[in-house]
Amino acid sequence: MPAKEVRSDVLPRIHCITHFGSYDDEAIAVLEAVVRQGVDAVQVRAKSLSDRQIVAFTRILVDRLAGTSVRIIVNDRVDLALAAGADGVHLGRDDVPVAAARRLAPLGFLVGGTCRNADQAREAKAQGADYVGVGPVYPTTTKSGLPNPIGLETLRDAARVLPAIAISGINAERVPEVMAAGAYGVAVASAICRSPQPAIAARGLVDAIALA
Ligand SMILES: Cc1ncc(COP(=O)(O)OP(=O)(O)O)c(N)n1
Ligand SMILES: Cc1nc(C(=O)O)sc1CCOP(=O)(O)O
Ligand SMILES: [Mg+2]
Repeated sequence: MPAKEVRSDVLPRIHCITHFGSYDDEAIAVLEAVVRQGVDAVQVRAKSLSDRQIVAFTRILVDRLAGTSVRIIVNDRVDLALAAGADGVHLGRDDVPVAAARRLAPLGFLVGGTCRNADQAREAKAQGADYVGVGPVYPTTTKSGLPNPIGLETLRDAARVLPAIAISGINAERVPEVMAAGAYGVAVASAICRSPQPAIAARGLVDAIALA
């Protein structure tokens, strides 16, 4: 696996969360296409894959996107992220704590944490998180078992603590209001990965963020 040639110091604003039926060449091609449109982070979230398959898929992505400034982030598991040569990890409330991941992480490695309110954002900040994923902002069918949408005021409160990536039900039309509520960026699964035209959907999000 070649070393990444371009490592951005800028925190990514548009996180494409993988949401595919299968994690194959076609999925890689979709992710390459959306990154070409300006998506600056890909989060590998693949609950149906084994640890070994997550590492293999992520390594292919790291390899194929070398030379771009995109950051590859692995959901849930800092060990798999490090094994795959990824650029960061996104940790949920039941995963290894942010502070523990931070101790393992090399310089520049991104550590994000899920938050549902400002108190959780303060806890993530105290533990050394770079950003918080804040949601669910709107209803979604991508993930079950979520609490009710938190609303824009809770997003605003959390966004005062750390750079906040708004998640759940985000599409280009909703970008202006989440950015007006103080979000630093957005995380998007179905609006890109389940779009019939993922590159066009990605471009719409990139343009909406640029205008916000
Ligand atoms: C940017 C971002 N924010 C929140 C989440 C949710 O993560 P988590 O709580 O770990 O839940 P799962 O994604 O594992 O179902 C996220 N993935 N990304
Ligand atoms: C993986 C995930 N986590 C969420 C949370 O609020 O914790 S919402 C979500 C799914 C986001 O998918 P979509 O962009 O298709 O709504
Ligand atoms: Mg997770």
